[in-house]
Amino acid sequence: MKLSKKKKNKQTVFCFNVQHVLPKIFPRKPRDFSLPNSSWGKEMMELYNHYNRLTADQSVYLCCVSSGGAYLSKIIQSKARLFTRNIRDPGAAFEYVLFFRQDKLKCVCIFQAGHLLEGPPGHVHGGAIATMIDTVTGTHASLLSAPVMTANLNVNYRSPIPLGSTVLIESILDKEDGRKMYISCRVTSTDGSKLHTEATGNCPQPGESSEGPSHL
Ligand SMILES: CCCCCCCC(=O)SCCNC(=O)CCNC(=O)[C@H](O)C(C)(C)COP(=O)(O)OP(=O)(O)OC[C@H]1O[C@@H](n2cnc3c(N)ncnc32)[C@H](O)[C@@H]1OP(=O)(O)O
Repeated sequence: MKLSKKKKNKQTVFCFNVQHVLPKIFPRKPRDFSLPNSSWGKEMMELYNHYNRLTADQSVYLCCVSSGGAYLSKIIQSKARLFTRNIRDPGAAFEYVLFFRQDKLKCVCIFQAGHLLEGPPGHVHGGAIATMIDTVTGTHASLLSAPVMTANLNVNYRSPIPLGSTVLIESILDKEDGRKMYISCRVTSTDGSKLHTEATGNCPQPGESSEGPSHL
């Protein structure tokens, strides 16, 4: 998805992807893993269309996509791939798309959990849930400031997530303290009635002497 900026009713709409806040060493046209594919269920598609419409018609949502990790290969000259995008079989693992709401410093992720993410029988592995939370909070904090590393993540699992289901992951900036961004996150059913997981995280921009992304 290309960077676009247009004026509408005196409001400005931005649409950009994660690669614009990371070094400009990406391939020009990385695969956009956030676009709908044949594995997306009805719920995933309806939510995607809902938030996408907000992006197009309102000034509140910024749509964010991940570039799929091709840039990592460029950086370290290996076959490294972004963890959440490293299985090419559509629907098998992490299907997700992120929308960033600038005015309320909120991020919404629609996540459909594929069959390779099983933990307890018929349900999503806790590590896979934490991975998605880390991805959402890390991306959110990076978009608000500069590339960050997760220093601390506290996860409370409240109710299991059925494999194959679609959930909402919403993150909010709680506090900004210098280089540190404190983000809280909730994973719920798509109608918000069932709480699956709660988390809080601290994502600082790496200091000069650390080995964070700014040093890659
Ligand atoms: C596009 C997809 C996006 C995906 C995003 C995914 C995000 C990730 O998963 S990142 C990978 C997992 N995280 C890591 O590997 C990080 C490993 N740790 C590190 O590299 C470093 O410890 C790092 C960068 C977090 C902090 O390094 P550095 O900046 O040198 O540390 P330091 O100056 O001591 O700490 C900065 C501040 O954070 C605080 N802090 C550091 N670690 C922690 C911690 N574990 N818990 C709470 N606070 C902490 C410090 O107290 C300090 O606060 P203050 O400024 O008030 O004194």
